[in-house]
Formats: sequence, C-alpha cells, structure tokens
Amino acid sequence: MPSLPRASTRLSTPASTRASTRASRGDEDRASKATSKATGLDVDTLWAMDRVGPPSLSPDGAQAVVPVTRYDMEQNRGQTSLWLLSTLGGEPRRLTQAGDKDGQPQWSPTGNDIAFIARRDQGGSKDDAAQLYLIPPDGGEARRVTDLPFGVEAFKWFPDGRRIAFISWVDPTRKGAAAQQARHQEDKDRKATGYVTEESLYRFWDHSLPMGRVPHLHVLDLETGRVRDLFEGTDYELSRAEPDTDTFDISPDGRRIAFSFDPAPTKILDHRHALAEIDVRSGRVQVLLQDGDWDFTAPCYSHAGHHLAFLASHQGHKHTMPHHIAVLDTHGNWAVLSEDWDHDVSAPLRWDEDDLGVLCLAEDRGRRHLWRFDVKTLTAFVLFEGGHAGAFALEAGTLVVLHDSVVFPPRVSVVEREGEADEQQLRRIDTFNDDTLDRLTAGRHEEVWLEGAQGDPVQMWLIYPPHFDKRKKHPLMHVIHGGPHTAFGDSWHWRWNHQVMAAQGYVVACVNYHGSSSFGHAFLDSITHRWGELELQDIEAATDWLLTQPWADRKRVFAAGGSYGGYMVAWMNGHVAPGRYQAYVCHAGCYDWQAMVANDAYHWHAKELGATYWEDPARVASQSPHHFAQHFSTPTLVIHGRMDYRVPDAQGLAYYNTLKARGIDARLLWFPDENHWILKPQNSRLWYEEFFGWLARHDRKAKKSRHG
Ligand SMILES: CSCC[C@H](NC=O)C(=O)N[C@@H](Cc1ccccc1)C(=O)O
Repeated sequence: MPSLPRASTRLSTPASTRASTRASRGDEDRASKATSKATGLDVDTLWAMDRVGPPSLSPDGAQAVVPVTRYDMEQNRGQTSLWLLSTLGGEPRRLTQAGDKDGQPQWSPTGNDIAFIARRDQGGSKDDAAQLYLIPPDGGEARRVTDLPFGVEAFKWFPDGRRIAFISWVDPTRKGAAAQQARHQEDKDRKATGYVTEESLYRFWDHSLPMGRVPHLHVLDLETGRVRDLFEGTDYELSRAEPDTDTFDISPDGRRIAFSFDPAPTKILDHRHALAEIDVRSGRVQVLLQDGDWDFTAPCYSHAGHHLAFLASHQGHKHTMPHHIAVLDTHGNWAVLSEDWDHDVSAPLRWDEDDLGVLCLAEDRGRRHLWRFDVKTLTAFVLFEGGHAGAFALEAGTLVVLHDSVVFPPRVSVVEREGEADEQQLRRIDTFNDDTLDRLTAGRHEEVWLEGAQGDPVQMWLIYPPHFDKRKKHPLMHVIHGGPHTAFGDSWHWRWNHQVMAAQGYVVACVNYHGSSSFGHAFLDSITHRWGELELQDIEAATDWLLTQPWADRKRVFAAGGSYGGYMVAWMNGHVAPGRYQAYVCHAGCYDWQAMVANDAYHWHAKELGATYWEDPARVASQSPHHFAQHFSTPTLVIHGRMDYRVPDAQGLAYYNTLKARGIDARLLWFPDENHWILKPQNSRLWYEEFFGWLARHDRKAKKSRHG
C-alpha cells in the first residue's frame, strides 16, 4: 500500500491502467466519450445483457465453450445455452438451443464431446433432476448419459475421456441404484412437507439440505452407462456446502481421486477439512492429510502425478487465516509454499504446464488477478492483471480468462504469455454485449486512498455519473460491501450495479473499510471482536473527504449496503449524528447478532464477535445495531427476502418494525420468493425502482415526477 498524505487520488494504479487499457481500450474510450446522445446504463438494459460464464477449452486450445445466460424481462425468466468461441479468431457460435439451463460445460480430453449439466425435456422424457449430457462440438443432438434419481451436481472428465466423475446426493444408508430409486419414489410420494432433522448443518444460503442425503462421489462409465457410488458403504462424503469440482481431482493416470472431506461425524460449516485419496478400482480410501489445526481443500494433481497442490488455512492459529498454496509429495511430505505471500488464494488451483508453477486467482488491493505461483522460487507473478479475473482455463499452451471491470461485464480473452505482466497482451474472443456497450456512456471510475481508522491507508473506489461535470454539485452515495471480508473493486456487479447507480446522477463511493479482503491478513483481521468500530471510522473519513470536493452536494448524502453492508448502515443509524446522511437503504442487513443464531452460519459469529450471547451477552450486544435503537433517526428503506437463510428476514423485519415503532420514516420491500440476492428480473426492476425512489424522496433536488 502506498504511504499517504491525508488523501491521494488516481484514476487507477499504474498497473491497472495498463491492464484495463489492454483489456478494453474500447471501454476506456466509451467511458470518456460522453457524447450528448449516449446515455448511462438503465435497469432494463442491464437485464438485456448477456451473462457469460466460466470457459472450458478444447484439448488443442483452439476453442472455448462458455455458458451464456439471457433474461427476458417480460417473461421474468432466464435461459442458459452453450456457445463456442474460437481462440484463433472468428465469430462466436451457439452450440445448444433446446435447454433451459445448459450449464457447467466441460470439454472432453479427446476433444470429441462437450459434457454439460441440464434439466431437459428431451427424447420423450423430462428430467426430474439435473442430468449429464454430451454434445459433439460440431453440433448435432445432445444426448443424455445419466438418469439418476437425485441428479448430478458437478463433474470432471477422467483423463482417458471414457469416464466421468460426478457428485450426486444420495441416501448413505441404502446400497445400489434400485435402493436409491426407491428412496426417490418415497420422497415423491411423501405428502407431508415438514423438514425434520438432528443435524447442525441443515440449510445453506437459500435451501434446506436434502433430508437424509449426502454428497457422494460417483463414476460413470460412458461405454456401458454403468454408475458406481465410490463412497457407498463408507462414512465419506464431500462438503455439504454446495460441493463442486474444487472438492476433488482425478490423478493423471485415472487411478485415484483426491478429495477433501470433513472428518467430524457431525458436520458444521466451519469444520476443518482433511484430504484423502480413493483408489478408483478397489474403492480403498487413504487419508492423506488430517490435522485439527488446518483446513485442507481444493486438491489438484500435477501433470506428472507426483505432487498434489491444495489450499491450506491455519485455522488453529486464527479463524481468519488466509488460504495458502501447499504441496504434498508421494512420500507424504507436505509444505505450505505461499506463507510469505500475504494473499488469500481462491480455488481452483491448476498446475502450469511445466509442473513448476501453480495457477490461481487471488485478490490484491481491490482487484483480482490470475497468478502463477512458482514452486521453486516461492514467488507469485501476475499472469493476468484485473479488473477482476473470475475464472480461467489452460490447454495446450492457450490460456483464457473470464474477466470483468466496472465498465464491462464478464468477457473472455486469451492471455498471451510472453514477457512480463507489464507487457500483458490480451485478445478478446467474444463479442457479447458490444452493441449495447457501444450505445452507452459508462461512468468514469477511479481509486482514492484515504487516511482511515488507526491512521491506516484505506481504499475507496469512485464511480462518477456518465456526463460528470465537476463544476456542478452532485449527490453522493456510499455503497457498502458485505462480508465483511470481501472487497469492492474494479469489477462488474449484476445486482448492485455501479453504472446503473451512477447513471442516476450519484457519485458512487465504495470504501474498502478495515476488515475487507485483498489488503493482507492484518487489515482483514483488524476488526475481529470489534465489529462496527473501525469500519464506521473509515466510512466517515471517506464522507469527510467527499464533502471537501467542490462537486459534492453536502445536503444530498446517502448510504446503502447489503448484508454486512446492511449491518453497517443500521450501525450508522445508531452512531452517526442525525442529518449527516439524508437516507439509508438496508438490504438483507444483519441487525441483531443474538437473533442471528437462527442463520445457517451460526458457528462463525462467535469467532468474529468474541463471544456467544450466552457467554457474554453484553459483548455481543455492543456490536449489534439493535442495541443502539434509541439513537436511530435517519429514514431507511429496509429490503429483505424470505428465502434468505444467511441473514434471516426476521432481521430486516425487526429493524423495520423498530423504525416504525420509533416513528422514524421507513419503508419495507419484502420479497416472498427471493433469497439473500434479488435474482428475478421483475423483482430486480422493482428493487431498483424502490431504491432510487426512496433516495429521491429524501433528496431535496430530485425530480419528484420521476420518483413519486
Ligand atoms: C461462514 S459465515 C460467512 C459469512 C460471510 N462473510 C464472509 O466474509 C457472509 O455470509 N456474510 C454476510 C453477512 C453475514 C455476516 C455474518 C454472519 C452472517 C452473515 C454478507 O455480508 O454477505
């Protein structure tokens, strides 16, 4: 981080300017063009944009397949189909037409097929659950290759291209396909809807975990159609928290599968995972690494099969410890390699083609890059500099990245791997959304560093309205991120879209307050056991800085946040002098840490707050917005979804009821069919309408005709 005077501003770091220039010269031009004809982004245009998902490459690296989701606002639904992109040049080609949601495409190692997961009405039968399909890349009919009662959750090809390993949730007390089928029929015949459990972990984000079923690893033989449950008759299972392909990996010779698992008999979200390896033929399991102090996840075999890279977090030291790259050899020796690199590494890992480096995604000061971590020199090197790198794929020397920025949604580019990162060359291989972006003027964004709490440098991103005129006064809006251990940066958000907000005339401010990820472990951990305190000082320091700007309208200052960001605006309501902010929007906000024990991640709170409510109720209350209700005075729009199990809607309702009971101007927007996020087009349109309408109502200069 730079050492700072009180505040320093720059359009972006020199490095990121380089990256975004190369990634998106057209987008930079668009941002600065600001012709009087062009307008900013509106909600309907946002929903009309194509949403590109993670790419998978053909074995020769010549083509990528991506899922693309398109929404229809009037029909209030989306459809996902697969598209082929040439990495050599040429127009994108749509591969699937028929499916509703053709997802997770993976190119076979032989190059002959693309496997994907879908729930289709095809060949005279309709899938009850998502199944695996294969389609040849040169077109033709997709063919269903599984017909499993409980469907397929995620999968990986075996290197021989003849088998597929996949995850399916099965009843561990039953053996054989017929027994699982019978269980499925029993579930279908059950008339009662009550959910009965003695589990500690029984719901996750927005869904109840299947009663009495757990995620097992299976193998499908494509020639015979035979499916084997590799965990049948054992206590092994994969993580119950949305298990995906990061939880296992297949050895290059196809004989073994490494997987991470929770060794404790009773599962909770925060348990530390161990690593094991199963011999595919015999089904014999060998535990590779198990240590109560460590969480081991995301195994990945080297190409030669001699090393297993994985993520290791030293939870015994502190629960906030980052995930580091670690390697295990065939003699059982393991070591953490990236210990001196103060970055939290994300899954998946992938060995580089020389087996001397591991590719990974990791955040860095509000951005997210693709890195190569060199296992000999123990140094990290940026391969692709974000903006925001969302996913990557590497085959036959071709490296592609799915990346986005504040000024463009996710797109796919080839990263030419020559020279230093400074000379990074990107070649875009899709054209999705270009026509739409060409018609728009994007708001300019920049990064500002402030002196925040404890005198520490704190990063803030500003997104200006499209036709920003610094001689005029503008309303300000804080958009406060959730987590708390996440970060805002140079990235695209489909739900809290900065461009849509800036296009309404606000200067949007996103502060990466103490506790945010991507600024090193000490910064992330600085708020532990003292939630609210430093974060508020940072946001207030940012407001102070904003109010000194000649273009800032001091009487038109707002703050909005979701989840932990919602916690922050509720906290502000109890701690900031009345009148400093004209209105708040609290989306899915955490309001009362004692009542939050009703959520799906209740084991985690005490580690962050420093106590459970039965041990030290005063300590918990001192970090809880509800405890400061007597000071609330600022008008607030409260938004919540009934299907939110992370921050149960009782949190939002308690906040709203308190505001009403105290006679404070408040409005409630409650969605019976949404979760922590507003995912349906029409509901999103309503969300934005209410959001802007509420702010306008408390904005002395807003055009009343527009917002009622
Ligand atoms: C294992 S719990 C993970 C909590 C997660 N925070 C990540 O940094 C999260 O879901 N945060 C919510 C807010 C929240 C905070 C604490 C407890 C429940 C919810 C969010 O901001 O999205």
